[in-house]
Amino acid sequence: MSPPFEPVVRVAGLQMTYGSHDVLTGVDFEVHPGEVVCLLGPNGAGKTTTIEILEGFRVRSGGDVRVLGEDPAQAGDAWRARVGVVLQSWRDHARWTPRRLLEQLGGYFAPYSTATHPRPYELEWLLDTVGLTENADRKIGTLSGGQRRRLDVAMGIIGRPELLFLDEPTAGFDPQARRDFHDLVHRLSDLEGTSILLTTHDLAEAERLADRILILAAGRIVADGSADELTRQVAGTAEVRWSRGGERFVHATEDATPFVRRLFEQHGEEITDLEVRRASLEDTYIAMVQRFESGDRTAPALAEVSR
Ligand SMILES: Nc1ncnc2c1ncn2[C@@H]1O[C@H](COP(=O)(O)OP(=O)(O)OP(=O)(O)O)[C@@H](O)[C@H]1O
Repeated sequence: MSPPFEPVVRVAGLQMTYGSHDVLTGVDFEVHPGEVVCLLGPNGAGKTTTIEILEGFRVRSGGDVRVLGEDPAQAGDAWRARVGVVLQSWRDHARWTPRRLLEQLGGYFAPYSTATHPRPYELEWLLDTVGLTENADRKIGTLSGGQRRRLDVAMGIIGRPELLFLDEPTAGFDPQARRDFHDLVHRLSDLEGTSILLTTHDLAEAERLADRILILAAGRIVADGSADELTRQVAGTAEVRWSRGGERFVHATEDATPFVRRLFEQHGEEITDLEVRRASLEDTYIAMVQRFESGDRTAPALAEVSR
């Protein structure tokens, strides 16, 4: 295990160019032990590219990357055994059953088992944890998309990783499967101390899961903080709406409570239809991405968020 004060992921000045296309132009961030970090960004921003570089599947064009203390481009099998990966695209083992495939994969991790960190996870526990027990002996080719995705997750965590990369893990999940998956992420991070870096386009999911959110846009990280911290970066964080004498009013304010108190002091029972709306993570995300993609580097304002 890395010492507790060492980040499990440290990325500095990461660059990636495909041909003449500069996708990552200087990405900087860290993931700390036990953290759940969500990487957000528009289609084509470079999230999968970033994750694949950290997984050691893609060679970067420049910058420094350390994952569990090593450079993924150089790291060997002992390092790989400590890292779990759930890719975006699913690999084909149509004639196998989940049980057989997971048994086989688990065997690769056994040599890296230690007294304090036994590997792999116990198979029945794992099948139950990802909700695959009932389908464990069916041919993989006959599983539904959501069931296959559960198998992907099981394949990613079977080696009891210290660090887990999840690329759009809940794509294709129904609401129950999504909720089960969120419980699993909490269990892995809270009980097992697993550090998790995941990409998603589901902002509610990011808000629910992430200790910290990173927004990747225009080739670099443009925001880094908790969901709450990010929404507070948007100027005028709340909108107060009310009606009085048949007229509708709107006021943007940093702090809605004293404003509403004054409103009632002045107009009392004349006030009807009061609403207070905070900037959501979605408002913040869209405002930040629009600003940075248009080349403007200043903090966005709520008033400019279009809905
Ligand atoms: N092997 C490759 N060769 C050339 N260009 C590539 C390659 N892989 C990705 N790209 C390009 O790099 C950019 C970033 O792609 P990437 O898949 O990392 O984005 P993403 O943020 O994960 O997108 P999405 O949200 O759509 O999954 C895109 O413009 C993509 O077309």
